[in-house]
Amino acid sequence: MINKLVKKIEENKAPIVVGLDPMLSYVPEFLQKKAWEQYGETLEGAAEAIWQYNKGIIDAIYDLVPAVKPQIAMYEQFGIPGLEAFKKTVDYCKEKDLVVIGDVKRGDIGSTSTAYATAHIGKIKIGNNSYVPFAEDFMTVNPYFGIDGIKPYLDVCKEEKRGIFILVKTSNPSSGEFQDQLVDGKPLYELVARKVAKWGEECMGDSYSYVGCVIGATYPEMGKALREIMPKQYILVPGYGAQGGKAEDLAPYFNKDGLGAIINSSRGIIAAYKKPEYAKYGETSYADASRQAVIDMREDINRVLVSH
Ligand SMILES: O=C(O)c1cc(=O)[nH]c(=O)n1[C@@H]1O[C@H](COP(=O)(O)O)[C@@H](O)[C@H]1O
Repeated sequence: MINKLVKKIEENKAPIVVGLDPMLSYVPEFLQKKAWEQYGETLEGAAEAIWQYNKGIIDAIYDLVPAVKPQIAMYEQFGIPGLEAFKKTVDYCKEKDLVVIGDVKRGDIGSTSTAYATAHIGKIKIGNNSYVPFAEDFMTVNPYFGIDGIKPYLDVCKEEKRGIFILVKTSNPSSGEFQDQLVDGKPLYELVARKVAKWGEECMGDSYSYVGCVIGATYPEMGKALREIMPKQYILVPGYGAQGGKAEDLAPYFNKDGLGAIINSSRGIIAAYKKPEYAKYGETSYADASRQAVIDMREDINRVLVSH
């Protein structure tokens, strides 16, 4: 799957992933109204509203970007109907040939991690039948449990030719509280990065490992140092746009081949119609605003890549 991701990034000239993080407050009134008419103001109604909202955005952007990243928490908040909307979103994106990164941030003891890996990137056997439960192409993983918590994901990745992105340095303001602590004189995130590079060695695609990492756009100095420690890792970079990350800071996340990083924007794309610069589209053309926001983001990122 890492080979497909790299190929699609090259074809689209867009190292961009659109984060599908739907909040009810982003869903235009006309879609909410339709959903309430059908299901009432219920969890089912909310799930229908976010699904229809996602569908509009996916239809508008699927030909421009290689990948999407649905964040499962945004769906879970609507209970079982929300999870159904998550699954519908994953399936629809795959129909559109998008690479799907399930942002599920799992991590636990080995046996439990095996179940998480099975759920999101693996298969489950039930009697003589085999099922692919959520069927994402990649999932995000928390490394806090160490290798016995990570190994189940590596095993499933190898078997299914799927991938993971392991948290190394997150984008949030307090990420340093633990991640920057010095261990034998080195920050903890660096220690994790060296492990990720090692774990990734046995999981190589053609040019990149299918064990990637997450480094926030909000810590560019660290991004630069970590790039050198993990040359074969694809870096998933959240924090561009809504969290303040700027294109100018992102060049060091890429390798000299112009590859090796994929920049995420969620609110900046899916709720673009609420921003003054895209207000002319209005609520009913919210998906066109998202399309234009992707085009603008692509230009913004490619501008710094050319000068890299
Ligand atoms: O793993 C992630 O994707 C992630 C890691 C991180 O360090 N920071 C971070 O913001 N994210 C996710 O990236 C998305 C960022 O959303 P926006 O700030 O709206 O672009 C959310 O889905 C977050 O859960």
